[in-house]
Amino acid sequence: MDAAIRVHALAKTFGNGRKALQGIDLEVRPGEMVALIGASGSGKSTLLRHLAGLTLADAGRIELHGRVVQDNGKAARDIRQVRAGIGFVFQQFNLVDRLPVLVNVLAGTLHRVPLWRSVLRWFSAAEKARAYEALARVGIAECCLQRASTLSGGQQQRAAIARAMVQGARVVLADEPIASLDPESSRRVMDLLARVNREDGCTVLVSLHQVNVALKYCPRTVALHQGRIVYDGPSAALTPALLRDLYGADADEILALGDHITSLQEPRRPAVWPVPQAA
Ligand SMILES: Nc1ncnc2c1ncn2[C@@H]1O[C@H](COP(=O)(O)OP(=O)(O)OP(=O)(O)O)[C@@H](O)[C@H]1O
Repeated sequence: MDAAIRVHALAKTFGNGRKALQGIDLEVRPGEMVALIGASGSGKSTLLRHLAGLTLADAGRIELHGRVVQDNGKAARDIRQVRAGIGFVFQQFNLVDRLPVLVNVLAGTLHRVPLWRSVLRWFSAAEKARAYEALARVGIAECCLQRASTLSGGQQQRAAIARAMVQGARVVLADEPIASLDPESSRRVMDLLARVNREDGCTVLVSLHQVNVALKYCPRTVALHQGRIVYDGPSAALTPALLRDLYGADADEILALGDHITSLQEPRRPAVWPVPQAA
């Protein structure tokens, strides 16, 4: 079976000389829910942007479900189609502010409808019903006709998850989806990511500042430090002592947010890591 995400020898140095990613090798199997943790500046967002094909690497290769996203600094020709299979929960470009929430969610189907329909923003009754159902699943159906700009931060993240559902995304990439949310909103967003993982079979890769949230929701954690993977294994094994070994003084930043997490309720756990593979 193809890996859902396969990264080989990925490297990126920005123009300012900053080595943001160094020799990243990563394989995520279909149906896994994986946390990406690390102190500020460790490369989490940069890695996710590379996976989405939004930033090109200096070297290395990325494939999603066997389809090349980028290879040796070149984006795949069919990058738009590859992206159509990815659900993005990225704060900076989650939604189009001036459009109603329902239209934003319907935008998840745009890769499937002819251009003239997307230009006219015309959707079939079935498509609208599907988008409405997805908004109901994430608990914000009552907001469907509001402009996206009027949603709270947590509601915007939930709308982005609804869009991934409508889009039929096989991989969901979430970049610090709970970074600026209160504990209750954080719990809802993480519960929803766990649901799309469990119920829709989406592979989820989510960057988090808080290791306790990783522990609660993600059987597997990949930890970055200064652009390198320093740990890839069961979240449960990430004890404060190991984090201090891996991160030194930076461990305090990762452990400092503990209170934020202890106030979250226990969700239903997804499958334990590693997910057994069919022969
Ligand atoms: N466009 C850019 N130009 C120059 N340097 C960049 C750029 N984007 C990221 N960097 C640098 O690359 C490194 C990794 O940044 P990145 O945003 O991926 O870290 P992060 O782990 O997501 O941090 P945070 O948790 O604070 O969001 C940082 O040193 C950052 O300053």
